[in-house]
Amino acid sequence: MTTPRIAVVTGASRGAGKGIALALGATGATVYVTGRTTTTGESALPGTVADTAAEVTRRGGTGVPMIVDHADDAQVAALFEQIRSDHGRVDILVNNAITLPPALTKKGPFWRKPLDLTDLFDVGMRSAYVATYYAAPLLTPGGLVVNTSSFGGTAYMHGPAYGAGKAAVDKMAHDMAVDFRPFEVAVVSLWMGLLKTERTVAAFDANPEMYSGLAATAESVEFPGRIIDALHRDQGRMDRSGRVLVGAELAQELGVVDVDGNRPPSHRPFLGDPPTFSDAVIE
Ligand SMILES: NC(=O)c1ccc[n+]([C@@H]2O[C@H](COP(=O)([O-])OP(=O)(O)OC[C@H]3O[C@@H](n4cnc5c(N)ncnc54)[C@H](O)[C@@H]3O)[C@@H](O)[C@H]2O)c1
Repeated sequence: MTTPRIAVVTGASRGAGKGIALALGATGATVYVTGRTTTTGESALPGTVADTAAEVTRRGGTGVPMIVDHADDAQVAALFEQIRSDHGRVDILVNNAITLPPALTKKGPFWRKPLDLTDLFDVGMRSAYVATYYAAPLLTPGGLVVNTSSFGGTAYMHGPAYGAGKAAVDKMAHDMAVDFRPFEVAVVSLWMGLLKTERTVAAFDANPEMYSGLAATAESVEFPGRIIDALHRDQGRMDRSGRVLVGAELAQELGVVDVDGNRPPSHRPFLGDPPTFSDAVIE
């Protein structure tokens, strides 16, 4: 019997993080699922870390719910201390937690939107640095760190706060990869396509005609988790370390398909190469 992999997925009560946790759980991994509380406290958005962890376990892994506010460094330190005590190592860290205020996806110039859009610099940018900082002593050779990111790192997508946050985690992966290379730990930034998160699906459902084109190319929230699983197992993992990887393109290279058996297209052709502009905004 092989030892289960130890994974940490931050911000996994819903959205991309939840899907990634479930996909890793389905491979038998032990997945530490982090989020703030048992309720989001933000709106009617669903999901708790307990729900996600229970579903990870139902799928064949071991889900461990951890209440962690990624704005609080002491709570992040305590998370990794707990994992050190439980297992002594981390195999996969997915930096995904992000604060996305409701005004993020409204159209208009940044100065007409609330300043709280910059909250994602704390949870969404700095939080990736902090989690990796505390995970570093536990990451063993063969380990993998993934920052969840998007074409917003280069293209105009939701404006300069989102763009700067994504560009930052992309560069962070590049520079952390340099420091981790002697330790055979890979670090990448994963550009996911439009995902069928709870938030996105609600927008699709509210306006099916407007979003039918986008909906047809959207990825399930589990697709990035399947890609991360395959990347972690791939012998060429270190060759990709430090890079920004387009999920759909990496899936093609690694033979990964989405939950429906299809492979969503790369969004690169929609945005140009290099991507320069996107107006693919969910309002
Ligand atoms: N949704 C998409 O279509 C899409 C596409 C490409 C990339 N992404 C990226 O995926 C990541 C996740 O986006 P999402 O759409 O799933 O967002 P989301 O808002 O649905 O989920 C964010 C998660 O982070 C958690 N979180 C927020 N603040 C936290 C805090 N202080 N401490 C702990 N957890 C906290 C939330 O509870 C939630 O679980 C982001 O980096 C986003 O840029 C999303």
